[in-house]
Amino acid sequence: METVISLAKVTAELGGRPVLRGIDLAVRPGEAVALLGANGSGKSTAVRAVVGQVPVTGGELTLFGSPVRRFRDWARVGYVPQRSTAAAGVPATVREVVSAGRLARRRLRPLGRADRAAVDRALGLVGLADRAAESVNDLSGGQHQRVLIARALTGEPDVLIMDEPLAGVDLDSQQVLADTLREALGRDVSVLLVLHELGPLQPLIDRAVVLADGRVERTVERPGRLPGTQTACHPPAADELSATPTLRTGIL
Ligand SMILES: Nc1ncnc2c1ncn2[C@@H]1O[C@H](COP(=O)(O)OP(=O)(O)OP(=O)(O)O)[C@@H](O)[C@H]1O
Repeated sequence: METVISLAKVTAELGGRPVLRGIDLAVRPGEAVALLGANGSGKSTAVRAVVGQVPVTGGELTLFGSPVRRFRDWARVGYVPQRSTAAAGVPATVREVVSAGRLARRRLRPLGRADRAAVDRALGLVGLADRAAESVNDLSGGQHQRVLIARALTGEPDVLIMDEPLAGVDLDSQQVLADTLREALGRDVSVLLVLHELGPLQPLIDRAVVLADGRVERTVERPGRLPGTQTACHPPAADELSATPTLRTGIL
């Protein structure tokens, strides 16, 4: 089967500075891969390169076998950016935000019955069916994150790419996310996630790729089988970081 996401010796720069220094990474159909590493190690830049938001300066990055710069089939890709960058302050209802996830498939035509059913299904999966008519601004951080995940799911993508989906998310919502991902993986959807810690997603992760200073420091297959892993899942506070200069990923 074709590799869903493939990075071979990928380099990228931001502000004239090398940020990715030769990343190798592969995500195959139905696999869940976690990108871990300290703050500033290049995790977000790597996923932004995958979704075409950061230009690749060297190496080869392919999506479903096509070089990313030629890839056009974005309906196959569900992307959940870091929460602070998406839908903040937008005066829209939960249903409106989630419905936007169908637009890549509809090419701006009005939503039909199948689209509405997909929106309902995604809302149900993330446990927000009863909040559909409410403004997204009235939701908690965790619920907001669930809306963004539902928006990505409603396009029925073949791969879900999420940047820190657990950051600032309450335990209930973390569990909903784990259940949602399990359901998607069961349908052979592939998943690439940026995480600070594996947390409740640990049993679902096929491979953890730990970045350090724009390079792959190590790759761990089936990290869920490692003993002694942590379950807390949140970005480290500033005082935690100074006390522990390398980030604890739960597998190190
Ligand atoms: N727009 C930008 N211009 C210049 N440098 C940037 C820009 N965005 C990020 N960087 C730098 O690139 C490096 C990698 O950043 P990136 O956000 O990919 O790291 P990260 O591993 O996702 O970190 P975090 O866990 O803090 O989100 C950091 O040193 C960061 O300061």
